[in-house]
Amino acid sequence: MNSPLPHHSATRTTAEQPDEEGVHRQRTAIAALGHEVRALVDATVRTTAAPDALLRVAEGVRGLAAQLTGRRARAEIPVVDEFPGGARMYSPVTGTGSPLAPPLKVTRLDGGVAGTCALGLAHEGPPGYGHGGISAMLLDESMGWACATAGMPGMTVSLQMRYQRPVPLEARLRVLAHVTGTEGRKVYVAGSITTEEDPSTVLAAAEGVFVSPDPEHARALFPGLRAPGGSDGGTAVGR
Ligand SMILES: CCCCCCCCCCCCCC(=O)SCCNC(=O)CCNC(=O)[C@H](O)C(C)(C)COP(=O)(O)OP(=O)(O)OC[C@H]1O[C@@H](n2cnc3c(N)ncnc32)[C@H](O)[C@@H]1OP(=O)(O)O
Repeated sequence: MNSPLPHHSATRTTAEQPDEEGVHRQRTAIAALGHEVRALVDATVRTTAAPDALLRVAEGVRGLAAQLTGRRARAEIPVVDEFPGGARMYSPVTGTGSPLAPPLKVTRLDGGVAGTCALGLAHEGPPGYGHGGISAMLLDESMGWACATAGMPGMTVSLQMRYQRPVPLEARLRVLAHVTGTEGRKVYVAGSITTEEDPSTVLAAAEGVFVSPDPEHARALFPGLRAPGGSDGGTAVGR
């Protein structure tokens, strides 16, 4: 999604900032690894292999993990990310580099955002259907994006879920979110999940309140964030 935001941008104090081509190469490689690890997660929760095979694979995976050197610190914003309002490569919802993410692909709509994804067996709640927490996660993230695209990136302070029908696994889903009102730093947002095949049947819906922290509070929460008007401009490129 292309959604440049007017204010904050990430500082890169802990790693050298690569040039644009370097960032592109890094993102491509992160997404490639994320894709393969998601396939591994899927195979892991689907397999019916015997214990010997499982133990052999476990040992192989341990060896692979050891090749992933370097450790990002807790609050460090990755050099490949634009926060808030841009690429989040390791987001558990939208991050193409995250094995946890479906990943949800978010695009801007007139007055809100739309996300698409399919859930897999790793996201299962009732057999064959998505976990309710995963639906809440898809909605929460999409509603956060709706705030960001409205120019008020904020954090969830309240999320009211309504589960109307089970969300089928392995079906293309459509997640819609839009801002319904604002009051000072508070943003009121609504969202829904349907399948792409039947967009008129709402499976899950949510109403939420998001709060845009004041700049001082935001800097305290996110030390990697540059003050509004920072010189590197905040070129959000999407996720
Ligand atoms: C640069 C900005 C970056 C933004 C981050 C983008 C993240 C993107 C990632 C997206 C990830 C996806 C999303 C996620 O996962 S976000 C992760 C989950 N959410 C959190 O962790 C948020 C935890 N909460 C906080 O840290 C603080 O509350 C924040 C910082 C948000 C505001 O603390 P602050 O001290 O600044 O504000 P305030 O306490 O004066 O309250 C302000 C107003 O809000 C009203 N209020 C409070 N609670 C509620 C409530 N439950 N229902 C209704 N209203 C409520 C309150 O009455 C007041 O109203 P008023 O009296 O003024 O009328």
